[in-house]
Amino acid sequence: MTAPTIVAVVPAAGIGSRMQADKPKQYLTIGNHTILEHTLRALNKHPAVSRVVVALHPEDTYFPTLAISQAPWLTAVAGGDSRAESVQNALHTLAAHEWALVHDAARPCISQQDLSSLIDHIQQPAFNGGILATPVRDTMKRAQTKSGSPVVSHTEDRENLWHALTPQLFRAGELLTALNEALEAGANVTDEASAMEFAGHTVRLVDGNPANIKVTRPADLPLATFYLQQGEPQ
Ligand SMILES: Nc1ccn([C@@H]2O[C@H](COP(=O)(O)OP(=O)(O)OP(=O)(O)O)[C@@H](O)[C@H]2O)c(=O)n1
Ligand SMILES: C[C@](O)(CO)[C@H](O)COP(=O)(O)O
Repeated sequence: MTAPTIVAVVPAAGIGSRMQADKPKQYLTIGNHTILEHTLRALNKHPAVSRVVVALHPEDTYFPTLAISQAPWLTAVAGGDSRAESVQNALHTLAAHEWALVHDAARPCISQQDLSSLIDHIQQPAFNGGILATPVRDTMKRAQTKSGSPVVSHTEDRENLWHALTPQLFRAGELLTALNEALEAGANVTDEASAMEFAGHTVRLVDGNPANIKVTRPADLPLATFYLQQGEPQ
């Protein structure tokens, strides 16, 4: 049986507005590399990943200045107006049977261990796709606004409540169809699993390392720096 082809798809066309930085957050540096380079290097390092497709903002002037932009294993495509559209654009460069390993550019702390943990599920006959995720640890409050301030509406049941992380792993053809249909229907698609759920697919949750954070707000940068300094989880 031939080994499955796994293509990493990296949505990197965002502007990082919540980061409040002077450049898109994927181009902020940690150590000697940008966040995007950390992410691309980690994905390419894994032996099961055959190549990487990165979706860039059409007006991105940073990427061509990086040496990694010339990597033979890396293809750049134009991103879209949303994360989902960026992923759609990248998926058009994959064959339908190939597995799409979709991972946020803004998650540079992904470990080889976690990549293997998700990818190894492909060997399971019943596996049709899944995501790295981590169970919530805190009491979860639903908010409402009162007199202009957020107050607690009620406490959510946190039993079986997980944070969805990335990578999210699905067959490229099924994922593209699901994204097309979900977006056409006006569904709220904030991750690939949302579209697959909308299409009725079963999405496996694979327990991932909570250190695989998405750099979103300023406080996340020193935390990601710390996690990257720790290296692979022991
Ligand atoms: N049109 C978009 C929007 C986002 N992304 C990517 O999707 C990932 C997760 O999105 P998010 O963390 O929201 O990044 P931004 O959209 O850049 O952040 P913000 O919402 O704060 O502007 C990021 O790697 C981002 O570059 C993308 O490829 N195309
Ligand atoms: C895909 C994701 O990282 C899973 O948690 C998340 O949905 C991305 O959300 P964002 O608002 O586009 O950062």
